[in-house]
Amino acid sequence: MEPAFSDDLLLHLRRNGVIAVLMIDRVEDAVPLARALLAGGVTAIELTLRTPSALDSLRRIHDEVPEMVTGVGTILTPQQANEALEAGASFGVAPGMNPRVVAEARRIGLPFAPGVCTPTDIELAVEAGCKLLKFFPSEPSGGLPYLRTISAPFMHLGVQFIPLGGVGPANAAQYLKEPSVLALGGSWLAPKDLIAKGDWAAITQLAREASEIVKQVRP
Ligand SMILES: O=C(O)C(=O)C[C@H](O)[C@H](O)COP(=O)(O)O
Repeated sequence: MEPAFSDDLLLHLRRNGVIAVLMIDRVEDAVPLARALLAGGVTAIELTLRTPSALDSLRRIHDEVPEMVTGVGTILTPQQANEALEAGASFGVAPGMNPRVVAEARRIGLPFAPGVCTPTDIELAVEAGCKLLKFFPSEPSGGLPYLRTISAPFMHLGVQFIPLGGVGPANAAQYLKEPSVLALGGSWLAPKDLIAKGDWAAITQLAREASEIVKQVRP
């Protein structure tokens, strides 16, 4: 099976520019949250498996908000790669580079971006056939200057990155201008307190602001 991201999916993620990282506690919040982000122009999300309701949330979004491109994050085991695919995930990501998870994603055909933060991580990911990599944790590791330095020896292989961790409206434009950055991700688009309050209008506004930044950098 083809483990890689299709050209269509890569194009979608590049155009969208930002991936909203979601931690959903109540499954009833999933659909209104996805609709709120979509209304603000954010059409890609990563549902993290940090909460037990993540997969049920994915099923609901898949059924009721099919326009949303939905990935699953925090895939730490081969079993979770299977569960994500069965629940309808379009792609998977992880905080780290686990060769067993990458191999399983490849076996079952789940497009998968492992997390990398050192040249060794990148070597292992490239050897395992991955070309789209999550750079995590981006800002605490040294941000763009660090990413440029560690990615330089691999750029001729066509590697691209999704930086996450400390990325937000203040530095999004710089990240998006970087040729090796396909898209960026972050949890700032769906703060826990706004989800708890059901303040979907505020989330739409955050999404709109992010979409504006993307449009300015990638018209
Ligand atoms: O657990 C995972 O697999 C993750 O995806 C980690 C998240 O990407 C980052 O925690 C997002 O970082 P912030 O935007 O700074 O909150």
